[in-house]
Amino acid sequence: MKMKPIILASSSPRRREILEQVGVSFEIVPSDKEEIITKTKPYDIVKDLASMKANDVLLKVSKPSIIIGADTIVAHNDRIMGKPKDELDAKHMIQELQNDTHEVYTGVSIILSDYNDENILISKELNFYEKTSVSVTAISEDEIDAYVASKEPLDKAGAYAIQGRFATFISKIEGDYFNVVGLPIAKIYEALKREGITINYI
Ligand SMILES: Cc1cn([C@H]2C[C@H](O)[C@@H](COP(=O)(O)OP(=O)(O)OP(=O)(O)O)O2)c(=O)[nH]c1=O
Repeated sequence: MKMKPIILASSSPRRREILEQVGVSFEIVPSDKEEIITKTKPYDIVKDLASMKANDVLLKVSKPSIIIGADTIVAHNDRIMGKPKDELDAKHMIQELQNDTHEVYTGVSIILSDYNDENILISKELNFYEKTSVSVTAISEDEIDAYVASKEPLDKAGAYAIQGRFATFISKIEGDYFNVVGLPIAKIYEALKREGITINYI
């Protein structure tokens, strides 16, 4: 049976790199829908936003596909952190996260779409989340200022990149590392395998 194309509904370079790293062949169709948060629990927020992105892209593609949408947020105590608004916001986020442990949640929606004999769209959506605990070392004001000045924090949830310079401040993680970066690829692979889909490699 011809493998349906995998479509990554994301403009995140990190998500693209993770799929490339495991040798998956895929297309990118980003969602440009505004991220409207209607839930309060972090795992509900990321599941909702991932579903919103994947369903937005479902309307953009007209062929049977496997569409993957994702959303990542950082939660510390009861504070939810998305991407920082600006450098000052990034500084405040890192000040809060340093010398403590927080959680990173990534929601994923996988939409398996097809068309029946009357060319009617039929789809099945798998929607789940993954959580990783991340412990951060104590970071001085000067170190925070230098990190923010690197610009790395600005397009990342929680204003940091575990795969980047911020690795110097990560003392421990519990759970999936790739989930922190933005795509829990092992859980995605398992979900597809349960649907009888083995990711076709490049
Ligand atoms: C915590 C963390 C987040 N991130 C990134 C992953 C995501 O790109 C970003 C979370 O923002 P998202 O809003 O989930 O994703 P995005 O806006 O970058 O892309 P799209 O909505 O098109 O899918 O933060 C890292 O790169 N490293 C990290 O350690």
